[in-house]
Amino acid sequence: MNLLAWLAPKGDVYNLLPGDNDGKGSSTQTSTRYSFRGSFLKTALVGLLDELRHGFYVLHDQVIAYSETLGSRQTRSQSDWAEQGKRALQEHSLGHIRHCTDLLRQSLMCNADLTIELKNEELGGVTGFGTHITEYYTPVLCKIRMATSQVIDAVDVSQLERLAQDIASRTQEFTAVLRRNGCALPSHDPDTPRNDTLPLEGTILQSTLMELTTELQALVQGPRLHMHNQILAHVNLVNFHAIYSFRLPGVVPAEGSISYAELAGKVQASEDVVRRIARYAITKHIFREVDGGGRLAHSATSKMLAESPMMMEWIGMVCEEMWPAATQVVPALVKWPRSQEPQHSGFALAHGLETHVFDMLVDQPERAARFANAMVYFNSNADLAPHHICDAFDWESVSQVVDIGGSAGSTAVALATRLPQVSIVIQDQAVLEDQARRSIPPELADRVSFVAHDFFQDQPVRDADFYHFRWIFHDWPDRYCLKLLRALVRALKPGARVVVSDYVVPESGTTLRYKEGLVRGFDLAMMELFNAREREQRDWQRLFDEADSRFRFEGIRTVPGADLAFISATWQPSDM
Ligand SMILES: C[S@@+](CC[C@H](N)C(=O)[O-])C[C@H]1O[C@@H](n2cnc3c(N)ncnc32)[C@H](O)[C@@H]1O
Repeated sequence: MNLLAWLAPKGDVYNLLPGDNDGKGSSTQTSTRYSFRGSFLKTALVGLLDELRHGFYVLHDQVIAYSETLGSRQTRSQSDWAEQGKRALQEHSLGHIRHCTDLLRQSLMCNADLTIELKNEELGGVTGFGTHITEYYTPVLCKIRMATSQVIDAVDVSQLERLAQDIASRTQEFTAVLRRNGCALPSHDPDTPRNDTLPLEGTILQSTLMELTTELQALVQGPRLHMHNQILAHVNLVNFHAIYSFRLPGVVPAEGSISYAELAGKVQASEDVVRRIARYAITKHIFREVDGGGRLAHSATSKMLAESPMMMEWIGMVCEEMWPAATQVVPALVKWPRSQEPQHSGFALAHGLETHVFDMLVDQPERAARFANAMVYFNSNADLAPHHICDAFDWESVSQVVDIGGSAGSTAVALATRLPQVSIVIQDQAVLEDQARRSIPPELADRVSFVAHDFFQDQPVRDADFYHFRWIFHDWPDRYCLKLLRALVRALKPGARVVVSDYVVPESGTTLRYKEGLVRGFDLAMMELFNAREREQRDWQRLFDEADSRFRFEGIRTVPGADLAFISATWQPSDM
């Protein structure tokens, strides 16, 4: 297969050069639109060569014609020559020819700039230079990865070396980005400042490096070791659970160290157990030993745990709520095949529930608070931060937003902070009311309010401009998602927008393997907790269409640096 064909994202269209091939073996002289896949880069490079060729011919013809004029002593005024030269340069300027030469040169270099600039109408094209990151970057990287791994499938050692070289050059780029942005270089030293948020170019390189290094590890290990190590990883949960239950990160002093005997006394466990737990953790860069191995101190990771109570809450939730549920997923699937009921889940079997998890939490405020804190932790990550929604829509005409299932108010606070004209009602279960009220800063209290509401009942806030569900639909099987949408219908005014912020599962193999793995991991976690799922683009459209034909599906928006997508529809009754 043509390598260039792999490098271009699937499904998009791009202008076709006359005479290019339609990919099915026939020549399509007349078509003006063409499959992006397999044609974009070829078209771009052929276009550059074409421009050089034409520029060269025009200049060449002019020189010949000029010398013939001189030879035959024909007379022609200087202004005629100047006029002709100007016309030729307008069509094929030297600047353009230089641009083509440089792009071709770049494309031939081993570290070619493969990022794609989108056409900019104002510029009348593209600049063609500089670091330009587009929304197509990830799919392009993915194609590179697929191209690389497909060739590696042929067990060619030199390809493995090329992967290592790629890692080396991306590492250099990554460290250059960190330096340029004043970020610390990565280290396990607890005193090194953390780079919890990176600039976008750093995040992209980080993803690329994770992809490439994971690929290298898998290949170097070979199938047997690769599998062996993956299944062994389940003991990580034993370790994390002990770290969480004994609250080890908080007990180890922020500065200095503690002896195992002292630590054991503080957490009321045997010294032997504490040492074994800590020493396993150390193999994962959590804690470190000092003074010849007799004392425990912080590493960068354990220090981060000590300083991140919300992350500890998430670890607790995983170890105490989700881990038992994980063991019961397959029994639940066997017991209730094809069920559309949320209580037919591994979680329900493991915890002896007959209701949905959220109904159980109503009577258990401590567990409810831990669930809500886990959400706060998730929302504190740059790629999951709730403020991304502000960049996904034009808010000028929006004054009233309802955040349905808005938990303790992370999204509402982010919206109200960025959009001074917007008022937001948070709706969630009454059990979250106190927590939500505490999280609303006093300066926003006149525009952000909390109302207890069951989102399966008719929506009480009528005629709002924007109804938002963030991380709600993935908690529910389709049957219930339809109910969520239909509960809105009576409140909607024409043109009202309904937005779901959730993952969109990529088509298999169309994005970085590790990124796809994250989303598919969430999909299995939703199966485990709620007999629910993450959804693909076509599933989203189908849900809106099936809920009510008056929803006009607008499509899916993404924001660079945001993991969740914004799936939107507007309410369009026929009498509008
Ligand atoms: C996964 S959390 C998402 C929270 C929030 N939207 C966010 O992005 O952080 C799901 C939320 O749905 C709420 N919820 C569950 N069942 C509900 C119901 N019947 N009515 C209203 N809220 C509900 C839960 O309390 C929880 O806050």
